[in-house]
Amino acid sequence: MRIKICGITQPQQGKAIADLGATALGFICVTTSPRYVTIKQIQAVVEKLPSKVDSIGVFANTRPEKIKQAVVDGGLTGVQLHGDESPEFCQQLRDLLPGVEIIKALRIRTATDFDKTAIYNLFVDTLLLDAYHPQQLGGTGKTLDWQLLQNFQPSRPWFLAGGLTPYNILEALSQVKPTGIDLSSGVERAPGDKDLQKVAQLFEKLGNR
Ligand SMILES: O=C(O)c1ccccc1NCC(=O)[C@H](O)[C@H](O)COP(=O)(O)O
Repeated sequence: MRIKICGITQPQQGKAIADLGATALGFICVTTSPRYVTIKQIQAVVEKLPSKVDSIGVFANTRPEKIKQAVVDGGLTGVQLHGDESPEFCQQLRDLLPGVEIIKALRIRTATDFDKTAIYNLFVDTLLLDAYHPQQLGGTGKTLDWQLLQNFQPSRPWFLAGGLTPYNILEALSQVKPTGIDLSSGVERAPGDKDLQKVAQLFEKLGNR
């Protein structure tokens, strides 16, 4: 299973989290977020990582040229689109960034929001399902209704996100069968400051998954 820890800001924390077993790290490129990092900060983390660890830039309603610049200069392997990006925008980005993983995040409020996942299937590599919050785009600590996801089997690989912690992860995975999981505030001391003890606890709980 892929395990993505999002909202990394510090090189030592990024390296330690990769050493603990994360398969992907996420970098928030949304300026309004308390976890926002510059390209220079991303570079400083990425250069310490083993090449098998994916580096994902998280964007919201950002121009394609700006995303491309961050991918090239920051050494990113993937892009997570967390705003209102259309399927056509995802395709445009795919054409602009061949070989770069395109992840579309969908914030789920009601059962009908699942229909959107089918619309994006053809245009992205991976989906990410996150909780809806009226004021914040992500990193909210809010959980999804996992019961609604029990039979969710899209044709694309997908991450479960939203309010996951070392304490609820096994309960979530007993109900939902995602390809990967994504955690941020559930393994933090403060926004952007990861709690390595909580990250270690998460990997203990996950065992050999
Ligand atoms: O984390 C942020 O601050 C953020 C801001 C703007 C857009 C996206 C953001 N995070 C995206 C993520 O992938 C988070 O990991 C995801 O929302 C889960 O967060 P949490 O509920 O805190 O585990």
